[in-house]
Amino acid sequence: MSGFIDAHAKKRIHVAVGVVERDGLILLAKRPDHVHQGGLWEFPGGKVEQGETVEVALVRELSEELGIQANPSALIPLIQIHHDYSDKLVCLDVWRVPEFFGHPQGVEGQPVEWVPIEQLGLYQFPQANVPIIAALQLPQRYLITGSITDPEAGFHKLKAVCERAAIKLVRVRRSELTLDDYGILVMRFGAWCQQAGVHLMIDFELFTSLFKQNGSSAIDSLLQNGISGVHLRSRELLAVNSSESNEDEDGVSGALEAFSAAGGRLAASCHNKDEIEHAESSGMTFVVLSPIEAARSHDAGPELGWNAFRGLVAAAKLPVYALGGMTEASLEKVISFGGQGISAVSEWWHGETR
Ligand SMILES: Nc1nc2c([nH]c(=O)n2[C@H]2C[C@H](O)[C@@H](COP(=O)(O)OP(=O)(O)OP(=O)(O)O)O2)c(=O)[nH]1
Ligand SMILES: [Mg+2]
Repeated sequence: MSGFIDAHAKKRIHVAVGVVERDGLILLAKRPDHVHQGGLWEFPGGKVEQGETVEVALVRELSEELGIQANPSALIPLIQIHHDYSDKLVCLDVWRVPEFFGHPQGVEGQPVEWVPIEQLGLYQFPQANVPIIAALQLPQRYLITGSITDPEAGFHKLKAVCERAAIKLVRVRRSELTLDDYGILVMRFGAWCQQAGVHLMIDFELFTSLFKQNGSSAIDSLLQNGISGVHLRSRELLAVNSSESNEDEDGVSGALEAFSAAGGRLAASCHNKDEIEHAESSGMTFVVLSPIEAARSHDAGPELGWNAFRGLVAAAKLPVYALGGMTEASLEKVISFGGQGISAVSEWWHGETR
């Protein structure tokens, strides 16, 4: 009974959070030791007061805490995270702040630091910030490859498409290749990705096979060879961490966890709320939600539509890419709806033939 009362007595707070950016650096502030989540680093911001919009609250908080004047019309929504701390429910409403006047200082005596995006992982943040860091480090475009019939041709096409469309995150699918040829292709392409600063996601099938052959040494070997992530189809996602699956007995779920702990990214294809929730509880870094519109490349069933996309993204506790009919022209809408960005096959892979 007391648990019931406690759950309802928990305070809910809406927090306006700002990612203040300048020249690829991000401003962090340290929370005082005595406050909630004290001693940890945070993105500056604070509670939205009654009658305020979140944008107004953010501009006010940045002025109070850092002494800067943010340009409200330049604010860009990044992500919204609902998080249940044992003593408090918070909704972090996170915005990029690319334009401001003044020199940020810790007005309340709090230490502040400018940090490169790729080094954010070195700082200790509150638990709710994990997906915020992921959202900042992930790009706005996630390429999914179409047909690849030969590893040599596939390698050259991948390089050309990534360069032409400025792709920094790519899911290379096995497609028509044998698993061996697919392994050869991703190892070769991984070496190129390391040089080019591209993040390569491979099929779960190859991850599983390498783990079964080589045990946990497969994890370091993938990361050292420029393979920075694993992408799970929805049915693969639902099978990991499930007591009914064989995967668990083979330790593959644990291997995914170890891969993630070593800095690897985990992604999953989702089509509804249940799958997104499963992705959250299985430690995925981000998800791809589809089909938002009718896909050009194949028939993926009835589309979810934009209202459903917006609702699912608002409830999600991780970055969400939109997939299905996405083009460069869809990006702005996806971002304004709180999504991470667009994922597509046709828009980039078939670009030169359209
Ligand atoms: N500003 C900020 N708050 C965060 C982050 N991550 C995170 O979990 N929080 C939580 C901690 C707090 O429970 C809540 C922010 O509330 P706060 O107490 O700092 O709010 P405030 O600045 O209005 O403070 P105050 O006027 O009440 O002193 O959100 C973050 O990155 N930035
Ligand atoms: Mg604050």
